[in-house]
Amino acid sequence: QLDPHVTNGQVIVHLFEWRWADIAAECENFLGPKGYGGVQVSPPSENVIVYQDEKSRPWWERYQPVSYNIITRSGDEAAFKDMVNRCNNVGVRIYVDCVFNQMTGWWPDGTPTTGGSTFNYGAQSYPGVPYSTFDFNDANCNSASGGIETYNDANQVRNCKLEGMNDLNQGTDYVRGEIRDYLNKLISFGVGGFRVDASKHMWPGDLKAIFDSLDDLSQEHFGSGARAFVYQEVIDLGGEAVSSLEYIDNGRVTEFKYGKFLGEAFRGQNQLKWLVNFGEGWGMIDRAYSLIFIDNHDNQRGHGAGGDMILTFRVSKWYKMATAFMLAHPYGFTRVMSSYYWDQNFVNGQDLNDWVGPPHDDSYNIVGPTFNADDSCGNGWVCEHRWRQIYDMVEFRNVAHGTDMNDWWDNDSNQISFCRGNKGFIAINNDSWDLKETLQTCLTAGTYCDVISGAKNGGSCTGKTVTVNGDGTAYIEITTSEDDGVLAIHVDSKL
Ligand SMILES: O=C(NCCCOc1c(-c2ccc(O)c(O)c2)oc2cc(O)cc(O)c2c1=O)[C@@H]1CCCN1C(=O)/C=C/c1ccc(O)c(O)c1
Ligand SMILES: [Ca+2]
Repeated sequence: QLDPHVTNGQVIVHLFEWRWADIAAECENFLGPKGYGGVQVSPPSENVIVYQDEKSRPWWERYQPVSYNIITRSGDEAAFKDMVNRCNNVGVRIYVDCVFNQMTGWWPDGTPTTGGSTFNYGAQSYPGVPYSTFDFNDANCNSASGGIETYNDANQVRNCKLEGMNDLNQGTDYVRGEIRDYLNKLISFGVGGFRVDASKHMWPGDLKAIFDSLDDLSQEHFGSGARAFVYQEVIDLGGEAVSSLEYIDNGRVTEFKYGKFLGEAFRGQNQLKWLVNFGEGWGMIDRAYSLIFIDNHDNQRGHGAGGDMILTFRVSKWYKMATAFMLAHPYGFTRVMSSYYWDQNFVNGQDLNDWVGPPHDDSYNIVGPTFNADDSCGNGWVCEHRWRQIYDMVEFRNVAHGTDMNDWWDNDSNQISFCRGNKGFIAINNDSWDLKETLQTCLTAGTYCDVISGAKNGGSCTGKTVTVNGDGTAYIEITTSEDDGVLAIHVDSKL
């Protein structure tokens, strides 16, 4: 269902490939104090260990399960339970990336797995669950190859193999039962809900049957009768047989158009003035059902949905501006990406290193982030969620929660501003000339600290100071020479 059950804040962060012990500490040290509402964690279910040609331990090996045992490079079941408890104890929810559209692709007999379970691709045998050939969709797939050959046939998209991976049949009571048992185990640990991987490749009715059969969330952390928060990954940019609207009865749905359109706009393909009706006005799903983000683990590698227009940490000024817009704007339930660094190697427009997995030691154990004095991360972790311009906008979103957007202004080009009720005000300058305007901030008269160039520090501002007049207007300046093309103030940044 649609409610994320957040208590600490309105924004979740995808700590992609983080270890459970590191997430537990991050909840206590940073996410709780900074007002993040929850964490999306990488798939905790046992997966195949991939060494394929020059690709060692690609990030996508975790999307090829061999069982639902909680044992991966992020840690074991004990570590997972400890993480959920410690995060819940500081009000930060855990949402689990769960993979049950498929099991593995073809790998030779004896291929190792993260928990030691055996499997046989050809025999469709996964004794770690157990699954056997009766549990897969081959008989329901109408394509010649048995794989998905076109996205214009909704049956193929659901019943045929995605990238050659054995495709589970979620239509049988047995498979539904195994998935239910897995999700109920996670619920018993105290998780708040699920990111359902590759939902486009499963029938909405099967998903609904599974979600409706789940236990209520842990009473200790969520009260009685709380239902799991569900957001389904459906990559729908239009033009395919399957539409994200087919899934909104089950819960929220990822809206990939959001990051694509914002990436195009900030890169200059559309003037920002057109963002005045961003959201449903641009053909995106109703805000009650949408899960939105600037980039995700797949499309930040350039080949996923939205292609090469997606903004990432690599284009940091645009990334911070687009993230500020997303977190200030009332549309959708927002997720911030937190990445690790990898060296790109573009050949013919494709990054040959788009498979590279998380920072690791010589034995390919994940090496977690270190933390610098300025709150940034080391050891190859980008930690976008720890960038001041991003976590300060998380606070802005929390302060503005429950208000709508009003008092839109633009300069008929790429300078825009708007209010959130009488709680917050943001201005953005993506033109190649300075923004110097007296604008309506909707705030009460007083002195406010800009939370992008700095923050409120006791009785003064470490960054820009904004003086709001009795009529709510203020002189706003954003020059092109500044690090960030954004200025944001709100009722909690008032001196
Ligand atoms: O080139 C690749 N894949 C083909 C292009 C991407 O197709 C995939 C899509 C996909 C792409 C576009 C669509 O419109 C769509 O409906 C599905 O979803 C997946 C979901 C999975 O759980 C596991 C996968 O291997 C895939 C996948 O390969 C490389 C090599 C294998 C994994 N992989 C990848 O690139 C892995 C991608 C991947 C993995 C996990 C995800 O959650 C995801 O969204 C993408
Ligand atoms: Ca399927």
